[in-house]
Amino acid sequence: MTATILNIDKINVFYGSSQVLFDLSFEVQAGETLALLGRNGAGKSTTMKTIAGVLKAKSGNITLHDQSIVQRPAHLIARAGIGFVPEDRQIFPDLTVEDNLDIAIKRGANGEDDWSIDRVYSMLPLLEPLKDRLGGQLSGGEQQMLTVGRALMGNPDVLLLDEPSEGLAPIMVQKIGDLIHALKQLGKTIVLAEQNLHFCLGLADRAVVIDKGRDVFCGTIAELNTSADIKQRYLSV
Ligand SMILES: Nc1ncnc2c1ncn2[C@@H]1O[C@H](COP(=O)(O)OP(=O)(O)OP(=O)(O)O)[C@@H](O)[C@H]1O
Repeated sequence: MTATILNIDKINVFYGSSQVLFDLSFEVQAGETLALLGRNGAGKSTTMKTIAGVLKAKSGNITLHDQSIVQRPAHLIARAGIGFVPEDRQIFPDLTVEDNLDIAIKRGANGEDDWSIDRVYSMLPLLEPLKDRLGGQLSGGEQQMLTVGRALMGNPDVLLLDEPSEGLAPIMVQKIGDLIHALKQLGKTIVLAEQNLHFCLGLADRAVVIDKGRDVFCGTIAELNTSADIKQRYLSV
């Protein structure tokens, strides 16, 4: 049986007077990996930022565990259980890897099964030898791993990953894919915004396709794979 953990209900989002999301709606089921797909500029990052509370919807609702979070400030949305890994990573460049992890500690909802720095190192083994290195001295892929580790330290119920594979060397893309796979095995709920459909195959259970700020497809990855029309029209494949 599946249960909806996060519900995005007809959100309308503007930058100034320019509207970029139009009645956008989708649900995320507990334990699933949902891919948010769409071309460059479709509205994926805007959607992620709105869920995380970095941007505010002009109308519509977002619920987490049936509680509306849409009006809350970003730090309270994080406390409610949304872990956001933004596209631009935003690690602290002047803090060490370990300090970047340490300041992100937040207890989980029930305090059980919480993440610790050691547990993050065992999930992300490449970080441990780098623990004394400054965040700003890491490669792009290492920074990406650190931002995911930092989000895990907050014990989120839902992890939002915005284009985690973007700009990374193929070997790091593979490692990020392996990491998402491992988190999925642990039962984590993940929303993965990606331009790269190929990266999502084998990782995501379902996909929502966004085009010009509107949801134009919602279905399983298998259904998307057989929808040549959707792929051609909205995904540049
Ligand atoms: N700060 C901003 N001010 C004004 N318009 C913006 C801003 N950020 C994004 N936009 C516009 O909003 C639309 C959606 O952008 P968004 O970044 O959400 O798309 P995306 O699907 O994540 O694309 P990408 O893969 O390029 O990040 C685009 O038309 C973009 O130009």
